[in-house]
Amino acid sequence: MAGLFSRLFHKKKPQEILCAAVVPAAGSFTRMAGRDKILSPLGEQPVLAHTLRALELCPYITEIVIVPRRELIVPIGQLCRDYGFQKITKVVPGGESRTHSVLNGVREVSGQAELIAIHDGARPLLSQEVLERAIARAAQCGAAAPAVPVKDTIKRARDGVVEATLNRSELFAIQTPQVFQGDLIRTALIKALEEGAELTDDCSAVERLGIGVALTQGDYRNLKITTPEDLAVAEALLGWEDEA
Ligand SMILES: Nc1ccn([C@@H]2O[C@H](COP(=O)(O)OP(=O)(O)OP(=O)(O)O)[C@@H](O)[C@H]2O)c(=O)n1
Ligand SMILES: C[C@](O)(CO)[C@H](O)COP(=O)(O)O
Repeated sequence: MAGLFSRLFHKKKPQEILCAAVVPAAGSFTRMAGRDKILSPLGEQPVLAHTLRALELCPYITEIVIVPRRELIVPIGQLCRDYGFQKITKVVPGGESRTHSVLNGVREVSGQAELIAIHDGARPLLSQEVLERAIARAAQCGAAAPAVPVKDTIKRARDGVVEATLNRSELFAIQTPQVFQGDLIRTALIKALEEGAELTDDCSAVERLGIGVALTQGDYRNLKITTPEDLAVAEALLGWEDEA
């Protein structure tokens, strides 16, 4: 399987890249105490508007497919018009799991895009540097994602008792955008779903094929809004960026 995708991406220059973005935004925000994190205000704009702007500003991204819950398709279409986003090509409904939602989006990407960058709607503080590094690396090797070294000591435990202390030097927190050669991620997601795999990210689908995913330098500020305090942290980071 690995040979199938060993195309000559290393010959590509970043300016020759056509990259689509798929934005899964159809989660159920169960860890947000009932708040819809995608449309929650962050600074003066909804979380999703920050996320989309980062993607829109990237010169390598030529099209953006958004994947919200079905009932939010119309309001999100309106949000895109209100904020003047030009690269949104489709807004399609999500599915029962993140992987289903991502595949729904990936299926709507045009044939022109060689690369697909999958970025959580709930990660609004994406910088151009993190985005471009992941795209450039994926253009060379077919699959890349930003990561940051974990800061805490991580234990594996069972029934509330520690079983092991993991070697922190080998542990990374993976972020998005996760960027892949288009045929590779389509194949990987379809196979993972056919096999009933439950995945929390898209790299895992590619890893299951035995294909290596390159890590690029992420950013601790590229946080995912997961629990209510993440919104407060994101607000503080936005203010901090404005002061800098
Ligand atoms: N069926 C799903 C589940 C998740 N997501 C998206 O995947 C990203 C990461 O998921 P997560 O933060 O776990 O979102 P939620 O599912 O909303 O959160 P929770 O697990 O707390 O319910 C989010 O942008 C979320 O909207 C999606 O598009 N479709
Ligand atoms: C894709 C992801 O954001 C990478 O960090 C993360 O795995 C999503 O996981 P969650 O379980 O949906 O929070």
